[in-house]
Amino acid sequence: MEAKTKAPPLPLHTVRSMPQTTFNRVFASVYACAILALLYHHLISLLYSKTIVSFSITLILLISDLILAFMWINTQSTRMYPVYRQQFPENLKKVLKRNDYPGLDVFICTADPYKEPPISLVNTALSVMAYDYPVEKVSVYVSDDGGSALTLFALMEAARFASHWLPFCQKNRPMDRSPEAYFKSSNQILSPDTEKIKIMYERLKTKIKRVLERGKVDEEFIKGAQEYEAFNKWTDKFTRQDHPTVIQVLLDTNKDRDVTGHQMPNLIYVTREKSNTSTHHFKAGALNVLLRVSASMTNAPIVLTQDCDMYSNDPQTPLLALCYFCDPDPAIRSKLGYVQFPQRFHGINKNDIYACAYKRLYEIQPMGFDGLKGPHYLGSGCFFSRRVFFGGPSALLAPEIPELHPVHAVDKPLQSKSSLALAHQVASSNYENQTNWGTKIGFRYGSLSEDFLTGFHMHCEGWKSIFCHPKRAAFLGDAPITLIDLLSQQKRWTHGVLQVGFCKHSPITFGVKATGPLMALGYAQSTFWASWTIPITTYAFLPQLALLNNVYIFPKVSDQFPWFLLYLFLFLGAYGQDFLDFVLDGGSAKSWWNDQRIWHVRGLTCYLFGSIEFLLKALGLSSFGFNVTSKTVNDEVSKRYEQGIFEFGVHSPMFVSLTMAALVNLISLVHGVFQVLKDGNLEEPFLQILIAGFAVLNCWPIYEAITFRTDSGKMPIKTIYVSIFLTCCIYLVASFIL
Ligand SMILES: O=c1ccn([C@@H]2O[C@H](COP(=O)(O)OP(=O)(O)O[C@H]3O[C@H](CO)[C@@H](O)[C@H](O)[C@H]3O)[C@@H](O)[C@H]2O)c(=O)[nH]1
Ligand SMILES: [Mn+2]
Repeated sequence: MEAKTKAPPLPLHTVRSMPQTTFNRVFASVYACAILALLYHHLISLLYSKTIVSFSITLILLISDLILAFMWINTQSTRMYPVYRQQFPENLKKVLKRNDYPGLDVFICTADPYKEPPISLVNTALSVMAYDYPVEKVSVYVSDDGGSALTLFALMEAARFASHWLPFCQKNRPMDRSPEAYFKSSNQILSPDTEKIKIMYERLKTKIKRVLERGKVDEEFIKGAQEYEAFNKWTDKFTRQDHPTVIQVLLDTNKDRDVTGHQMPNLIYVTREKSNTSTHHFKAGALNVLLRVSASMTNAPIVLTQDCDMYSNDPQTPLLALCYFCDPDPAIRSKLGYVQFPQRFHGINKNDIYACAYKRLYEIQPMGFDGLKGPHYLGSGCFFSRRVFFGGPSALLAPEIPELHPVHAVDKPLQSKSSLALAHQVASSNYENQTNWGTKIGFRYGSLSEDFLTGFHMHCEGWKSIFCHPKRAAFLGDAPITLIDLLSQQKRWTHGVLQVGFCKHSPITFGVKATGPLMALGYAQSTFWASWTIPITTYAFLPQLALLNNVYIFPKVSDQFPWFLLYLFLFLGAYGQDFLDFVLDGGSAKSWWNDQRIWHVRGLTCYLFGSIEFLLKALGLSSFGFNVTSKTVNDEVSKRYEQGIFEFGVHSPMFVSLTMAALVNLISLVHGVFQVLKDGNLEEPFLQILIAGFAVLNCWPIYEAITFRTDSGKMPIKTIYVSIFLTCCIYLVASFIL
């Protein structure tokens, strides 16, 4: 009889390899052969091409397919070892007494009260303050890059409301600890208490809204001398780009009590000093200031970074992270840099028309990385060990002053004169001059995707990370609900990752040595995603323009039989596997269809324009900042979004390239079909007609937006005219050449 092996005592976590791993590996070998065959086919055609035109066409196809192959190889790296993890926080109490829980400093970033509604920041702050975690160990630091008194006001109100909200959560233990989510959910406990606190929350909302509408905090809203003093710092000279540091302790765990007399977590508002003469490094700069300010006040060993819209959806989340940070095995603990939770979003419409659930980026890819050195840092929902910001696991890089050292114990009260003085000193705009901050210490500078760059450097230094993907989303944030917001966000990302791809420490050079080839390729998949613009643009225009001129560029259905099948296999194989990844991660078939559509859209828009921005910046011709994604909603726009209607509405060069592709494909499809009906030859143009037909299906929302629609989200008339004009131009040029 087989001896039963005893389960190891009390696991805090387990890891399993994903069921599709073997299939992925076998399929990768088969697909690799198919790619080689295609490249061989292109080379042969290139050698035997008779005209300069056919030579050029084959060359363009070869380049496009080489890029697709390069990106395919990169993608495989995260398909070789995908893993799935589970945590058992209930076992935590066996290894850790409640008193020994490590301190937790939560960093929340906000940058503009008009693009990022303060009420959503308030909800994020309240939701983490109400974590199932010893309150006296939690400190919430809010960084306000907008330098706005309105944000401070909202947080002061939040602090007051927290004294009711925290005991309410303590008593009723709801899963939703963001009041907005709680009062929207169907799990509310019906009681006079709930009614009372709901009214309070509504009042808080109206107050914040009124102050926001007025654009300033009127005296009637200010309570007491202390608040008065705080708002007095907003003098006439105080502007967003030029102002002194303001640090305001709104709740102090050692002093403030909630309405039932219990302790509350610390809540601290920080707007760092800004001046027109120094650079601020956007979010990475803000986070580094928080790292230092928090070091001078609490210096907790665990740090959680949050975007202002990403509220906690599960009060147990920090315990899941502790399952790793408090692992009894020192070998695991000493190398663990961070535990990343996926970014997930609320309010996404039924079939996710803009694919802004980012399943691939935020779930599938990190699970693939997780079997290697761990997921990349996603910018929000990430628990760091503070130590990770100061050099590799075996080579501590001490900061310039001992108080910022990751294990320095703070022995002074939060609001002591010396703590506050130090906090102001380290938040000043020239503090980082001649220090390692941003280069070797803290969050790294030099990319608009600071998260990506920072995680990459940590992996290069030898740190590991963990992907924690519980069923119930740990955090929920806002996703863009208009196409232009989505594309602008991705344009910034494209620019940001290219900065990483082409710097001294690029994944494909430095990264291969530092992290090993598979990790490096995984990183390269993101850094070079802009290169997809070349094959996507090629396949969106070249076969179609050729078809319009009755030039056939792909193998015939019958006589070059295997080549035609090869094309079909390559197309269906890539698509099929992509579909499988998506559906296995819980996506529906319709959302997958939308996801592949948006991939094409990105190829024609933000990948292209993001690369152009990157080039302009690299050549010193222009500068680009961090354009914050709007999180406000307009009723009409959100209604259309709910109905699954695409939102164009504004003129943008990105919509021009998109409309041009839509027009060219439609015209060439009509022409191709007409031609087939006329002379019965379907064999030669078949693949080209198929591609155009596929594109037309994908472009359906664009045709609607340029023809039938009358609402304000339709394609602007200017965009349509410019696109028609440019389409005619490229048609004429193509006819002349072909
Ligand atoms: O100068 C700035 C600019 C932005 N932010 C904050 O950065 C966060 C992310 O900005 P958002 O406009 O929401 O960008 P997204 O593209 O949605 O953010 C994703 O991409 C960013 C990198 O481009 C990461 O920092 C984010 O964590 C990640 O969610 C927000 O909390 C902002 O308040 C700042 O603090 N200072
Ligand atoms: Mn965001």
